[in-house]
Amino acid sequence: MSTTEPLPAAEAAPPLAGVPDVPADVLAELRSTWLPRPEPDSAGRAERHRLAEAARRLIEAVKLVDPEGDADALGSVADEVSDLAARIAALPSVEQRTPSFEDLQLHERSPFVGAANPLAPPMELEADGPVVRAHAVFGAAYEGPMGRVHGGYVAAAFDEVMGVAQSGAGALGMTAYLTVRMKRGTPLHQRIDYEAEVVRVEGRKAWVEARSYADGVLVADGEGLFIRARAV
Ligand SMILES: CCCCC/C=C\C/C=C\C/C=C\C/C=C\CCCC(=O)SCCNC(=O)CCNC(=O)[C@H](O)C(C)(C)COP(=O)(O)OP(=O)(O)OC[C@H]1O[C@@H](n2cnc3c(N)ncnc32)[C@H](O)[C@@H]1OP(=O)(O)O
Repeated sequence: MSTTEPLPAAEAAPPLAGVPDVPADVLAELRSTWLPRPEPDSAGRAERHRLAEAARRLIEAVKLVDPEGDADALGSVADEVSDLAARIAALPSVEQRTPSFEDLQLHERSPFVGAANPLAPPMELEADGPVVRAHAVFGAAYEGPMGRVHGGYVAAAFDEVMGVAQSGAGALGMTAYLTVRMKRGTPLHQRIDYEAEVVRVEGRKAWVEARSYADGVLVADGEGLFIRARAV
């Protein structure tokens, strides 16, 4: 399998005992903060996404630049980037106005899926009935062990995918705990595929299981508990 191919579609599984049958429109509403990723609603937002993408390339380039190269050239770009950061900071900020619905969506702002967030790889999400699938390519900035994703980011990516998949319980809650078994290193620079789904629901608690794959090979799996807020 090539490194860019998605996982083969899973065979239709029977509904899991202890998991409610949530209507498709309710699932879609609960997941709408993450997916589907809409087209930008304005020219400004499209340019902000382009800026975030450029900033991702900047982060990658800074992580990889050789300190044994030309120190003057490094100093010069450090000055330029510093000036650019000041120019961007001088533009109007979203924090100076009331955020719009679109500003608040996770597919806009999240550190994993957010199109406007340069820290986001960005991860792409897809709904497949009760299952949520995702994929991401992690660049050099995410490196922990040589050539592999830092374990904290491995776990955080699971939190994001499971956070969306908890919608299969018919509600959204906070992560109470998350256990991730890292079976192999998660490689940088290649597509990592994720799948997650709710396996059990009891009252306000929903348990979610997830797996990640590189080139079709399982690299990590885990489970998490999500607890929704008490009704007020
Ligand atoms: C924006 C759209 C999404 C909106 C979803 C709504 C909320 C999500 C919030 C933000 C989402 C933002 C971004 C989403 C991005 C990614 C998704 C991932 C989600 C997250 O990344 S989110 C951030 C990290 N997450 C936290 O920041 C949690 C901090 N924490 C708390 O906010 C509370 O701690 C809470 C709510 C967990 C529980 O509080 P609580 O007051 O409801 O709990 P309470 O005492 O009533 O216990 C009731 C029963 O749960 C058992 N129980 C309680 N805690 C447990 C634990 N930790 N482990 C095992 N069992 C536990 C008790 O033992 C009892 O069990 P029993 O009933 O059987 O006796």
